[in-house]
Amino acid sequence: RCVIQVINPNTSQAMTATIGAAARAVAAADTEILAVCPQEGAPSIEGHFDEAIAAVGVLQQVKLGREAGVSGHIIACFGDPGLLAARELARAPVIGIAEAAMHTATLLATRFSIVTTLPRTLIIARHLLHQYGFERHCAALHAIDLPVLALEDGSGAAQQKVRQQCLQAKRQDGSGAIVLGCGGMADLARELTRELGIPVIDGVSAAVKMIESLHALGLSTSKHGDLDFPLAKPLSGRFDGFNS
Ligand SMILES: NC(=O)NC1=NC(=O)NC1=O
Repeated sequence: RCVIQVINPNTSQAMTATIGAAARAVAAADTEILAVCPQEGAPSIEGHFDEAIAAVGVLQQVKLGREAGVSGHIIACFGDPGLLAARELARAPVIGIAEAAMHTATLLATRFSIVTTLPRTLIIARHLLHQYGFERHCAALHAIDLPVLALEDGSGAAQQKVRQQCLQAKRQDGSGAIVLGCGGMADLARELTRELGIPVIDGVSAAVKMIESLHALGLSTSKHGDLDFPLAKPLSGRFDGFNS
């Protein structure tokens, strides 16, 4: 039995529902999806400051998931906030949706484009391309220039801009695949893949299948070396006991 904790690092219930539905749409019959978000933090994550706040909430949820004995954790924000810290805290695998989508794209095309939300978050995607070693594989990055929560306003305007940006990327970038750069876009990938005739990849669903694979292979986060559990030390205030 595989139980996957899918963490929306922002506190938007609507986006948590979108993300949970996208995960459940691809989960295997004996996989249970637990879609969660932090009790406190940022309603959307749109820059380095928001990511720093969100990382604490991600770690709180990872700790709860570990105590519940989940099979894996997914960080469902395109900045993969707190990823390595979460791997120190976790026993089970931890996968961010940006790394899941990027890895998947490299299996399907020699070059991929990224379509994300605000221009100021493009640098975060660039940092991840460098960190994961995919800079050479990414032909271009685009932003729809709408805030993250525009994807949950019910108007469909953000979804239409994502579609237009993907069409333009397919025509202009010379990419064979497109990575959707926001957890809130998770429900768009299948329809866009069909309409554009190229792989349009959502990191939430990609990460679900990766966690299932690692679970089936009996593999989990290495605790040998720099992803071992955090060093034991007394933490003060709200962080008392947080590292154990
Ligand atoms: N690039 C992004 O849109 N990052 C994100 N901010 C959120 O709140 N969720 C995301 O996926």
